[in-house]
Amino acid sequence: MRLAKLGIVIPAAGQGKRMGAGYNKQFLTLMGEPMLAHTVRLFEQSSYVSEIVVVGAEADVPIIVELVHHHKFDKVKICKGGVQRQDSVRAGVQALSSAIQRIVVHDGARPLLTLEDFHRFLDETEKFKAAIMAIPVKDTIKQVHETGKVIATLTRERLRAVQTPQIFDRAILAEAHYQAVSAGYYGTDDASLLEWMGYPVQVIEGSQENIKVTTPEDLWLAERILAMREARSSTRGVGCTMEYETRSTR
Ligand SMILES: Nc1ccn([C@@H]2O[C@H](COP(=O)(O)OP(=O)(O)OP(=O)(O)O)[C@@H](O)[C@H]2O)c(=O)n1
Ligand SMILES: C[C@](O)(CO)[C@H](O)COP(=O)(O)O
Repeated sequence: MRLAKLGIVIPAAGQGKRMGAGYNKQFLTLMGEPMLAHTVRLFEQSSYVSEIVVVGAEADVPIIVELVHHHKFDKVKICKGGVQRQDSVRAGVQALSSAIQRIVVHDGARPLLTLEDFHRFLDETEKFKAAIMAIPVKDTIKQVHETGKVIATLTRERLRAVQTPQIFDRAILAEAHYQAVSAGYYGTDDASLLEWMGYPVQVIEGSQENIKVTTPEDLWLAERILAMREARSSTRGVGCTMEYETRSTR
């Protein structure tokens, strides 16, 4: 039973430099719709979500207003982002109404999270003040010196590739952001700010399909995953087993 009002912060104020589209990758289309629309829709559909803040770059705000209007997303507020992802999330947290005491941060650039995985994440994180989705790494990971020489091979069993969603009690997340900005500390995700303050962060198993769309190959892969899901749902109940389903690992 989930009683806390849940607010979602979607940082979408990046520039998408590694995508090389020449504009914010959030507006690139997947199955005919902007990536950001896929991301927002998931949270609009969840009955556990009361409020969604989409954080956009100042120049993109009118496009986001139009997108929200077009899709009739009625839980969404829009706010202006900052230079780094962390600045954008901080602004998003401040924009949530004071009734929101539990916050999920999810990248606009992770449009493939499913409602099933999101709700499983909520179930599994209920008792934690801070928790993140992550997946085991599949490659051997080496730490490398700037000269290119290997320093060490890390113990793979203990390594995780971190995703969003990340969920926090509001007071802790707000405090971590406040302390970090005061100290000039920057991390690439929100959990790292809590780690920096010494708070425990719980890891919950994520999904291999919950990719972050960062470079052009990711866009191609995201499109394939969505097409496969569509095919899967249209053949459900017809007795058709897709090859991928039998090989899929979470
Ligand atoms: N100042 C920033 C930078 C990033 N983000 C958001 O944080 C998420 C993860 O960032 P990333 O994938 O790195 O996106 P970009 O910063 O847009 O990409 P790049 O680093 O290639 O420019 C994205 O949804 C992005 O829009 C943000 O809200 N504000
Ligand atoms: C938060 C994040 O999605 C975890 O993987 C990621 O760190 C943000 O992406 P960035 O490319 O480091 O900004």
